[in-house]
Amino acid sequence: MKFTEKLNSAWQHADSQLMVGLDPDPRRFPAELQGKPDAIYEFCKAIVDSTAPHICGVKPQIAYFASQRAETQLEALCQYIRERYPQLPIVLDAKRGDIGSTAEHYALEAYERYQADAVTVSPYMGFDSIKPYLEWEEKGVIILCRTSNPGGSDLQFIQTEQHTPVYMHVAGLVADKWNKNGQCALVVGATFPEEIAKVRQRVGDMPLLIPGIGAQGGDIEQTVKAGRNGTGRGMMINSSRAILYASTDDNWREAAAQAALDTRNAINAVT
Ligand SMILES: O=C(O)c1cc(=O)[nH]c(=O)n1[C@@H]1O[C@H](COP(=O)(O)O)[C@@H](O)[C@H]1O
Repeated sequence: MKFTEKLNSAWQHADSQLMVGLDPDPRRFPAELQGKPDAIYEFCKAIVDSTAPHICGVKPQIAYFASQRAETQLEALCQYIRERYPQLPIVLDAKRGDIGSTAEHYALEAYERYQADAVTVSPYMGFDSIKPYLEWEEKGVIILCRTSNPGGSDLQFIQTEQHTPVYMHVAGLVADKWNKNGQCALVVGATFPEEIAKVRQRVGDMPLLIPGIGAQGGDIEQTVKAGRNGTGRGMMINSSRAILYASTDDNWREAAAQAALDTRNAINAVT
């Protein structure tokens, strides 16, 4: 199934636009997992099991696995999610960007090794660096546009010759040229709702990945008002730390489930 179809069906199935980010930091794991060889896999699996009814997808961040030499745990996790929750899209957050011949291998890594439904990429190196991902027509390509971090403004706010900021130029390029197959989405940070609204206006109903609520302090109401599309949906609103580490006591699974449910309800409550 195509990424966008899977996402549409997940939005409806769970009545949720919340995506859980899997950013496993062993230093923050509950006591029962400390020192276990497969702790990263076990932690993420438990988070997915606890939150699955309340979410529209999962976004593993590859650096958290690679830094711990835990890529095989990420492979096993993706396989588990595909088998146990086939309705949940997996977005591999890797923020790749390189020349075409190398990008081919990043695409293989994301779509074949990890069997992800979509991958995050940087537009900085231009179309030929994105094309190898677009050739996987069933898969999603999620392009950084207006990122949630303060330093994002250093480059993304530079005015182009057309008197638009770089992030709006990226939104236009993707909407008008790169998204021929309807497989693209854009990353816009919840910390910048005004810019979310401008991007939404520019790109029509294209899906937006919106990190920055929870630990980074983005406002849910402003985010939803700015980011929803003509169907009232259109967003993968990501939260990682606020859900993963809702509690480190024995009740950590239930606390993560409750945090996901509360966040989904807060998103759905926006009128
Ligand atoms: O592409 C991303 O997912 C991303 C883009 C962005 O602009 N800002 C951003 O925070 N992210 C990712 O989203 C997650 C946010 O985590 P929390 O702040 O803990 O919810 C991290 O995995 C970041 O790498």
